[in-house]
Amino acid sequence: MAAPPPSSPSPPPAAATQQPPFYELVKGASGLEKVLLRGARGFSAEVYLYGAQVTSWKNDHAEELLFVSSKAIFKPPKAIRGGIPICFPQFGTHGNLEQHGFARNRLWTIDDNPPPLPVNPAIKSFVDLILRPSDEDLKIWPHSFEFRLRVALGPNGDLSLTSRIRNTSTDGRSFSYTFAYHTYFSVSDIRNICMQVFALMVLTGLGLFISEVRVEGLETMDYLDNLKGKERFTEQGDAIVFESEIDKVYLAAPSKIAIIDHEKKRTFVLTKEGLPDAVIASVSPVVVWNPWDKKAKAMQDFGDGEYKHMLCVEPAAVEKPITLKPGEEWKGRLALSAVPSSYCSGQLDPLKVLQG
Ligand SMILES: O=P(O)(O)OC[C@H]1O[C@@H](O)[C@H](O)[C@@H](O)[C@@H]1O
Repeated sequence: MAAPPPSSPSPPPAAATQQPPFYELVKGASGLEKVLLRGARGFSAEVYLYGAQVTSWKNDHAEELLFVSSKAIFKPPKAIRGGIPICFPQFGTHGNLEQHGFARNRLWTIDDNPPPLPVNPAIKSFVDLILRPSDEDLKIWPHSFEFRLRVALGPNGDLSLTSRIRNTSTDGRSFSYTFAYHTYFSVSDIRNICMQVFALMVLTGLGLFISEVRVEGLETMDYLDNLKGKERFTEQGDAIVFESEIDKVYLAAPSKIAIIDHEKKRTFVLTKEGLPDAVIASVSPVVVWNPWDKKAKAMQDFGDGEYKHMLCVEPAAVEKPITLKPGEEWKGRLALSAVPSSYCSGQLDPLKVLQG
């Protein structure tokens, strides 16, 4: 997405025409402050100021939709394991900074007077957070920026994260960064435990087995495999199912992706905007990650068996960094919805999920 021209220097407050309160600030784990967003019919979300990290998103049955490890460490400098970490100004190891950059382990502040952002008037619960670099940050990444994140809970329980990153440098220098919404979804059981049954069925021609958790929208796509030295491959077959560790960067994912959880009868729909690709603006990278059993055991802040109940699907800007000239701003948005789904083997129409 091309960076739009800078907005006016003294914008009116975004929330001027709406009635507060839009959020509540409370103490969370280890005394860190978190914002509570409450929507209609019991929908809710929580955002820690530490990392501007969403750590909870619940539906109207008070069911948690995001995964946060029971061993997550809520103490700087460790990033919180789960929810939606923000990877900035570097995704993964694509640069010289610490893995996934520093935004996820900095203390953000609430921005009560953000520049205007078009708001759906039906959204009554949202918060604006801001991160500016400290002197220490400028030593490791010498670029002045303002990163504004709006987290909003929609009337139907949808969660949206809108990022606005502005180059505020006065020395005339551009900067480039990579980025991701490192979203950890809570799923019933990621393991495609019936692979053997499946193989048997294929061999005997008895029918088609569909695993409990599958991702639609990435099939036949090229990806870089982080487990194979970032080598490029093409995904074969239908939807993505899971039977071992996965760490892949799908290079040209469409703007909508679905995660279908058969057991929970739930489909997550991810809609992303503004994350650019090298050639076509409407597609952009999506990272899919699950550490599986061995890596799970090696992680200090992750329970041994927890890999079964999480899946990271991360809309990102990885291969093509985003470049901002002084005064320019980039906007990228992720919207998540969780809809009941009751498909049985063979009845799912992916086009309905992704386009309907
Ligand atoms: O442990 P971290 O720094 O939160 O990273 C977790 C994973 O995040 C994913 O986005 C990366 O693709 C993986 O390579 C990485 O292991």
